[in-house]
Amino acid sequence: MYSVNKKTNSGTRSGVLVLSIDGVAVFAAGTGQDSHVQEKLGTLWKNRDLRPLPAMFTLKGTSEPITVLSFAAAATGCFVLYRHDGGDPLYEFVSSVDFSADILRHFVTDPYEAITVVDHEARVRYMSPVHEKFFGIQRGDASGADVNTIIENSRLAAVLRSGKTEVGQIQTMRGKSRVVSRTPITNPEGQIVGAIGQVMFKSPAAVETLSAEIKRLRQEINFYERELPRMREAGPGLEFIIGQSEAVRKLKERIEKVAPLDVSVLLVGESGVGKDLVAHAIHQLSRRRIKDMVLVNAAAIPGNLVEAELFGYDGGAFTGAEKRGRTGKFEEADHTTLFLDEIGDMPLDIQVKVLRTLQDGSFQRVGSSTQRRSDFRLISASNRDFQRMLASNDFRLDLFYRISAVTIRVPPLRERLEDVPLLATAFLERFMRRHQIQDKYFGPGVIEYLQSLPWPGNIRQLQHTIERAVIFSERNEISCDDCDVPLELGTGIVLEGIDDPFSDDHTTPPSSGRPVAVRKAKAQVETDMILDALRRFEGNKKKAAEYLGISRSHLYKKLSELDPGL
Ligand SMILES: Nc1ncnc2c1ncn2[C@@H]1O[C@H](COP(=O)(O)OP(=O)(O)OP(=O)(O)O)[C@@H](O)[C@H]1O
Repeated sequence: MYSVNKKTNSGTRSGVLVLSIDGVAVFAAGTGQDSHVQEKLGTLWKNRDLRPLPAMFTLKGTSEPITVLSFAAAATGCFVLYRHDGGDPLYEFVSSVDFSADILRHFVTDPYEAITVVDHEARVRYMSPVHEKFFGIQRGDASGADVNTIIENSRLAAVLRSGKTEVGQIQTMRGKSRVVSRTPITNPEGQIVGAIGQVMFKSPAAVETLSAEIKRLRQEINFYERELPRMREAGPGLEFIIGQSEAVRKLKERIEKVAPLDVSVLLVGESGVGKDLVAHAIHQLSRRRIKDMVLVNAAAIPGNLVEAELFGYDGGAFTGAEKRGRTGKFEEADHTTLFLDEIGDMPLDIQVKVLRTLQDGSFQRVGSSTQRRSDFRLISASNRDFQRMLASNDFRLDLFYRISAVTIRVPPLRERLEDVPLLATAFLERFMRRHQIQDKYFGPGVIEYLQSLPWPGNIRQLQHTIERAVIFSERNEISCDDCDVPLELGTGIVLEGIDDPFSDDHTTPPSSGRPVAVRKAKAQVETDMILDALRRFEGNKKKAAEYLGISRSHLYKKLSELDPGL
C-alpha cells in the first residue's frame, strides 16, 4: 500500500524512523535518516508524557513540511514520514482514525445504504445486507455472479465501460422504482477496477417532491431577478398609493408632475394620510432615485441633538460624541433626496441654521469651521397648521418659503371614502399574509360600515383597525363588531349640530351600513368632546358651547341626556 523511501526527481520523499524509549534512533530509512528530522522527532517523543503525540501530524521547521504518522508502542516510537504531497489518503485515514474500521462497516452495512460492488468484469464482489434482502438473496450468495444475473436493469457493466458516473437515475427492480447512482472506481494508476451501485432514494416520489421544490424556488428566483431592477427603480412608487378616488388621482398627477423638477416640496396633511408614502414616490420618480432617500424625523430627535444629527460633528465636539466624528443628514443626502418629516416641530434656533443651508447648500459640522456643501433635494412634511405657526412666529416665514416651492396637500381619508373598499381589502390581504392567518373575509355590511366612519387617524387608523380585526375576529367572517373603532376616534366625528372642524365641504359621510354602531361611536365621541370642553373651561357652559360650536340650550339638552346630575 505504501512504499518506504519512495524517490522522485526531487530526492527522498519518504522514510521511517524508529526511536528507542530514550529517543535514540534504532532504525532509520529515507527521510528518517535526516539528523534534523531525528532531532525534532526525538524531542517530541521524549516529551510525549507532557504532550501526547497525535496519530498524524505535520512536522514543521524542516526544509519542507513533513507528514508524520506515529505508531507508539510502550518502549519504541515508530514514525512513518513523507513529504506533504507524497501521502495516500486511505493510508492516512486508516492510520490516524482508530475507528476507521467502524466507519467502513457503517458504509457497507447501514440499513439505508443499499450498495452493490462489482469488479472490473462486472462480477458482484459485495452486496450490502439491505440490498441482498431486497433481492431475496442469502448472505454472500451473489458473490462472484455476473451482476446482470442478480440485478435487473443494472447498468454497472455499462458504467465500467464508459467510466462515467450516473447520478439520480431511476431504475426499476422487482417491480419497484428506485433512484440510484452508479460510480466507476479507479486505482491510483487510473485504471477502472470496479464500480459501485447505490440506492439514493427509495422512491422517485421523494425526488419529485425535491425537484418540484427546486423548480418552485427557481421560479421564485427568476421572478425576483426579473422584478428586482424594476422594484429598485420604482421603490415604493405610485403603485403603493392605493386609491382610485378623484382626490387620489389628482394627488398622483401632482406627484408625477413635480417629481422630476428638482424643487423643494412641502407635504401637508393630517397625521396618517400617507405623506411619507408620497415623499417616497416623489423620490422614486426623480432622477435622484439612484441613491436612497435620507430620512430625518425632526420630532423624534431630542432638541439638543438636532443640530448634530442634521449637520454632523467633528470628533470630540461634545460629551458623548463619537471619537471620529459623524456625518450629518445633510451631508449624507448629497446627490439624493432629504426627507425632513415633521419639519413643523423643528426648534427655532435650528430653523435659522437649516435656512442657511437651504439657501446655498453649505453647512458646517458641529465643532468645525470648515464649510461643506451638499447637493440635495428637499422634501418636507408636517401635519401642523403652518398658517397658525407663522402667525404665532413659531415657524420662520423665510424658511417656509424656502421649503415650499411646491406644496402638496395629501387629502384626509374622509375626503376619499370611496377608496375605503380598496384600502380595506389590500390591508386585509397584507395582514393575513403577515400574520399567516388564512381565509378571513369581510362579512356583509362591513365595508359600508367602514365607509361610514370619518377616520380622524386616517389610513393609519384604518390599517390598525383591519389588523386588529384580522387578529382578533373569532370567525373567518369579519363582522362590524370586529372592526369597532376605539374611543380615541375622537375629534373627527361629525356631531349633530357641530361642524366637522376638518371638513372643507361639510358633506356628511355616506349613510351607514350599521347605524347602531355608528350612533354608539358618535355618542361616545360626543360625550368625550363635551366633557373635554367643560374641563377646558372649568365648567363654564357658555364658553364650552361656544367652543363646541353649538347653542347653549343644545349643550344643556346633551348634558341632560348624558347624565342628569351634570
Ligand atoms: N394611499 C395609501 N395606500 C396604502 N397605504 C397607505 C396609503 N396612505 C397611507 N398608507 C399607509 O398608512 C400608514 C400611514 O401613512 P404615512 O406614515 O405615510 O402617513 P403620514 O401622513 O406620513 O403620517 P404622520 O404625519 O403621522 O407621519 C403607512 O403605513 C402607509 O403605508
